[in-house]
Amino acid sequence: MHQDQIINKLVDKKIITISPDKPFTYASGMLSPIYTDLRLTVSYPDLRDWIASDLAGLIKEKYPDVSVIGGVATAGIPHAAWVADKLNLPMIYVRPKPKDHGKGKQIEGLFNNNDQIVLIDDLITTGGSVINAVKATEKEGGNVIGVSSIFTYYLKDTKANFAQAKVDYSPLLTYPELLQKEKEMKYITSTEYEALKTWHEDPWEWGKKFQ
Ligand SMILES: O=P(O)(O)OC[C@H]1O[C@H](OP(=O)(O)OP(=O)(O)O)[C@H](O)[C@@H]1O
Ligand SMILES: O=C(O)c1cc(=O)[nH]c(=O)[nH]1
Repeated sequence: MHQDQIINKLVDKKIITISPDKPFTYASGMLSPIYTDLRLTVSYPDLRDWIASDLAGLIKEKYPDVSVIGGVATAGIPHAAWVADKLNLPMIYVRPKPKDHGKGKQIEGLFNNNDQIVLIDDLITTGGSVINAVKATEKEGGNVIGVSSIFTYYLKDTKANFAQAKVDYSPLLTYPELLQKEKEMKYITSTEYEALKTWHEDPWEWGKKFQ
């Protein structure tokens, strides 16, 4: 496992940025003092290889019968490709909605009803994007046995959303682990640590002060 190396590089290359006074807006509409731009990981061969190795190991351990790896568009796709390569498995990817031209497909690549599919997104906040991808895959007859991601904020909402959707979820790195490591490594001050913890306890409430 390369957890420390991954966290060091995410911080060092400013893939994780903190801005408590000018918050970021997430895909769900949530406001946040922290943004993790995992799209940048594709530019660092060492980092993307640590991620692919650790994700491949985690997926094989949690889902030993996996037979197809799926990427959630767009940021999940390259990581799914590298993991599928490491595990020597077929790959698919899932768009947010069907194409409005060409073959009109939402899922690209092949699977059958006997396949055990694991979907990968780069990052999970509410889980809305990946759960949408699970539902789209199941609508096409696919059997999704679990989902994984490089990172998750692990909000209370996230856990509830996965439980409600009955989707099994195994992330590589969680926000509480990241915060703890950042504090230990002195990447953030105690004040920043407390502020980031407060956001995590109730992010929707935290965002109200900017409305
Ligand atoms: O768990 P959620 O609340 O759905 O948020 C996480 C999603 O948001 C981001 O994607 P974005 O919508 O920015 O699109 P992209 O992957 O095309 O960059 C990220 O890559 C996840 O897919
Ligand atoms: O929830 C999101 O949209 C989101 C959060 C984040 O930190 N990074 C990102 O790319 N998306």
